[in-house]
Amino acid sequence: MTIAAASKNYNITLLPGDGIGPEIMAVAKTCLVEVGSQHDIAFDFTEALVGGAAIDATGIPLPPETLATCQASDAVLLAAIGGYKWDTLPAEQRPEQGLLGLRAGLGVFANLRPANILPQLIDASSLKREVVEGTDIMVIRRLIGGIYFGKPKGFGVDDAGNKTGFNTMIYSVPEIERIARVGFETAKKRSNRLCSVEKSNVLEVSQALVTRIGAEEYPDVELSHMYVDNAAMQIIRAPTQFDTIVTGNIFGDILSDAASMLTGSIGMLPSAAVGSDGPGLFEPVHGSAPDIAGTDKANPLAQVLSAAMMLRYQFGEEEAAAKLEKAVNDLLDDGYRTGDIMSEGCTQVGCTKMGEILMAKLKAA
Ligand SMILES: NC(=O)c1ccc[n+]([C@@H]2O[C@H](COP(=O)([O-])OP(=O)(O)OC[C@H]3O[C@@H](n4cnc5c(N)ncnc54)[C@H](O)[C@@H]3O)[C@@H](O)[C@H]2O)c1
Ligand SMILES: CC(C)[C@H](C(=O)O)[C@@H](O)C(=O)O
Ligand SMILES: [Mg+2]
Repeated sequence: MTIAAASKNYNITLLPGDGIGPEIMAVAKTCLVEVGSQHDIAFDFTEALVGGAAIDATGIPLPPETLATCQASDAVLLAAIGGYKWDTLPAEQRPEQGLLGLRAGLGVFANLRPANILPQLIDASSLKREVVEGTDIMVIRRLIGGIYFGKPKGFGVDDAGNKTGFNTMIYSVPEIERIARVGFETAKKRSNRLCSVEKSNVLEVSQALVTRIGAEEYPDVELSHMYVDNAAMQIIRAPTQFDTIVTGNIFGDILSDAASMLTGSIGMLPSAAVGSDGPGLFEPVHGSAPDIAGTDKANPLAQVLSAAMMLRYQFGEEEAAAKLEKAVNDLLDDGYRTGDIMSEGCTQVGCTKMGEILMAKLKAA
C-alpha cells in the first residue's frame, strides 16, 4: 500500500506471524500509515510468511522468499510466531527456527529491549509501587550467538543407553566485543552505567571479557558485573539500580520477560534488533499468546511501540516515533486498558478498540 506524494518512502516487510500476531499487526500498520501521512512519509508494505503460518503454507518456517523480501526491505516489523499447533514438530521444523533464521539472516546481533514503567501503569505491575517507580532499564541481548546457535547440538544416547539432548554455548571474543560496544555506547547516551550479566563463576563463555574494552575505550562508563541468578533476583527486588544491562542470548531472553512484569505486562514491551548495515528487525518481546489468540484480548501496544522503535532506530524519524509514543501515553492517561494492564477505575477494551482509540489520538495530535 502506498501513500502518494510523500517525500520519504520506506519499504517495510510486515510479518504478522501466528496467534495474536495478525491482530496486533493490523493496529500497528494502521497507526504507521496515519503517522506517516502526518510526517510526509510513505510506507510500501509487503507482507510475508514466517513461523507457523509459513509452515502451513509452504512446509518450512522461513521460506527463502520471506528472507529475501526482508533483506531487500528498509526494515522488518514482526509480530510473533509459534503456537500449540506446531509444538510437536521436531526442533528444526518448529516456527521458532524461522525466527532464529530470520535474525541470523538479517545479521541483527544486538537486541535492545527497553523496560520502563509508565506512571499510568504503576498499579498494573505485580510489584509494589515503591519498587517499580522510576524503573527505566535497557536490556541489550546478544541475539544471534550463544546456546541458540552453538554447534554441536542434537540428540544422542549416553553410556547407560538413556536418550540425551545437547546444545553448545559458545562466544568468540570479537562477538563479545561488538555487543559490549553496543552496551557501552547505549550506556553513554543514558546514565553511564552498564551492568554485564553473566555466569562467570561457572561458565567459560561468561568470563568477564567485557571489562577489557570498558577499561580501555570507555573510561567514563561505570561498569559492573553481576551473576545472572542474582540479576534475576535484583531486577525484581530493586529494579531502579539498573540502567543498561548487556548479556547473552538466553540470559537476555529470560531477564527481559522478568523485566516486563515491572512495566505492568509483557504486552507493553517492544524491541529493536539492530547491528547490521541493512534492515533491522522490530518486534514485541512477547510471543504469539495462543491462549488469547482470536479473542480480541491482545494488547497491541508492544507492537505499536516496536513500530515507534523502527521509526527512531532505523529511519531517524524521531518526531513520528514520539508521536506514536505520545498517542500510547494519551490513551493510557484517558484510562483505556486491555485486560493484561487493567486496573480499578479504568475502562477495559479489546485489541481492535484500542487500535481505534490510538488512531483517534493520532488524528487529534
Ligand atoms: N518473538 C516471538 O515471536 C516469540 C516470543 C516469545 C514466545 N514466542 C512463541 O509464542 C508461543 C507462546 O509462548 P508463551 O506462552 O511462552 O509466551 P507469550 O509471550 O506468547 O505469552 C505469555 C503470556 O503473556 C500473555 N501475553 C503475551 N503477549 C500479550 C499481549 N500482547 N497482550 C496480552 N497478553 C499477552 C499471553 O496471553 C500469555 O498468558 C510459543 O510458541 C513461543 O515459542 C514467540
Ligand atoms: C520464540 C523464541 C525463539 C524467542 C527467543 O527465545 O529469542 C522469544 O522467546 C523471544 O524472546 O523473542
Ligand atoms: Mg522470549
